[in-house]
Amino acid sequence: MKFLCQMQVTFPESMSPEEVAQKQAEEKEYSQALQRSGEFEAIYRVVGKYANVSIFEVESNQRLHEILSGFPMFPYMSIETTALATHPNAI
Ligand SMILES: O=C(O)C[C@H]1C=CC(=O)O1
Repeated sequence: MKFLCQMQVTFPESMSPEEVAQKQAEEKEYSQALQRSGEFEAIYRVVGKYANVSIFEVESNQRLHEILSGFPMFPYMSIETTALATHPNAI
């Protein structure tokens, strides 16, 4: 099952630069492990925003929820998820 996820990150102003840097390092490790596993197919930065557009290939809605809620930055992200199907005109 393929999904498009749009994630917007907002850290609280009370977080120190060191705490933000720590979260970003944890996020990178978690994210890259998923990309290596094949479940996280692509991630793009949205120009001009602390946001991304990502593509996941997972076995179930439950698995996608596990992945998303496992992101170290999950408490600071707003996520919109769209289920994708093959387009009949795709070549
Ligand atoms: O857009 C971000 O920086 C947050 C984030 C979510 C997954 C990932 O690798 O980074």
